[in-house]
Amino acid sequence: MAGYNLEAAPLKDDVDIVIPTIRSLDFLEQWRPFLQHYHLIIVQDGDPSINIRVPDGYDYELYNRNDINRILGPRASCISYKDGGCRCFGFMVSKKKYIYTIDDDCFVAKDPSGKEINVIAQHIKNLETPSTPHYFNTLYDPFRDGTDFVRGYPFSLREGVQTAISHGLWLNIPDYDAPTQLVKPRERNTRYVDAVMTIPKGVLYPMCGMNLAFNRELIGPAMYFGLMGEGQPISRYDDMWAGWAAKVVCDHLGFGVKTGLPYLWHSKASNPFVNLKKEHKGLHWQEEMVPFFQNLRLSKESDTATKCYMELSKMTKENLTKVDPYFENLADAMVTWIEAWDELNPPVKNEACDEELNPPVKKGTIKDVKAK
Ligand SMILES: O=c1ccn([C@@H]2O[C@H](COP(=O)(O)OP(=O)(O)O[C@H]3OC[C@H](O)[C@H](O)[C@H]3O)[C@@H](O)[C@H]2O)c(=O)[nH]1
Ligand SMILES: [Mn+2]
Repeated sequence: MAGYNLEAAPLKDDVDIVIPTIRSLDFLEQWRPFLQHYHLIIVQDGDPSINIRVPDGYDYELYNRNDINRILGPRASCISYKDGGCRCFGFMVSKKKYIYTIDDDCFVAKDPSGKEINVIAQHIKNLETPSTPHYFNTLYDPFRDGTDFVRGYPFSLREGVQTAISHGLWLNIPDYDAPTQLVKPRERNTRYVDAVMTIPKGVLYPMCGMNLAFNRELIGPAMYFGLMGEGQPISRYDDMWAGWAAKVVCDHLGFGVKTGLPYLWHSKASNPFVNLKKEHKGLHWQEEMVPFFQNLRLSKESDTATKCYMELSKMTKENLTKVDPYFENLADAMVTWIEAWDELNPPVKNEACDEELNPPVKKGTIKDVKAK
């Protein structure tokens, strides 16, 4: 984009950085050049009596389990405990347009030239440029400098659609599931692919929460990281559930999802044997969950992320409870999530004309493309 400054702290007043942590925030020392200008929302999981130290110089708000219970009351039941999915509480309390969420075992990566990667700048660029979900551009992101739409790309589709989600990747430890990690303990991702691409409409993807940015105004209510962790039969499928749900909502509302750059350096701190125990039901249930999301069709009355998510909750209860009674609880928790979201994010009224200043973004695109 002309004049786009990748170096500075772009849109620093429009972005909150959400970090779930059950460990330590020392990793933030290395991120100072890129994250210190932004406001942090730290969601402390586990024992709330433990004091987490935030490195000096960062502007932050920190919420532990006592805070979540105090703020949400009974609705706190929808926020996972002892699972990284607790991060979605940070999405709910934020008031900013954009969220960037990162795990506490992620560090600054370097591109092939040896330059440190400014993840925020790249995510903001991804979110501020259109997506092309309706027709694949074989030179990848046509809105990057030095590339464009290729021959045969219809001009009627070149305006693209608003981008709701930007999914970044990871060098070193890739986001493998426990069985894959166990059979390939020494595998490291050394391949830097210099590409950003739109995930086509109608195609799901395994959204990883460790290097992820999104537009809260477009898709926030659909970014619920599910009910996982202690007291639940499943864990570590928080981001997967959110990714599948948010993608079908984006497809329905005409928003885009991109994956690729930026990379960060993941130095995994979790144990694959522990992970296997936590995620083993997910390994089975994903064979049911994915077809459920692939086959569902949201109604045209669902013209905002909130309405889509309420309809999705109903569909979850109707179609997945036969897989396991857990999904009935999850469906109820999805409704509780929306109720809590609406309570913390009431429409802002314009006193003068009693109109909503921040009405939910309705279905539509930069250019209304005929949905299939
Ligand atoms: O009970 C917990 C466990 C973890 N966290 C925080 O969540 C972040 C992710 O934890 P971790 O780095 O241990 O997960 P990974 O094994 O690397 O796998 C992740 O990959 C992507 C997603 O982030 C997903 O959550 C994981 O599958 C980290 O910040 C922990 O401190 C927690 O809050 N509570
Ligand atoms: Mn990790």
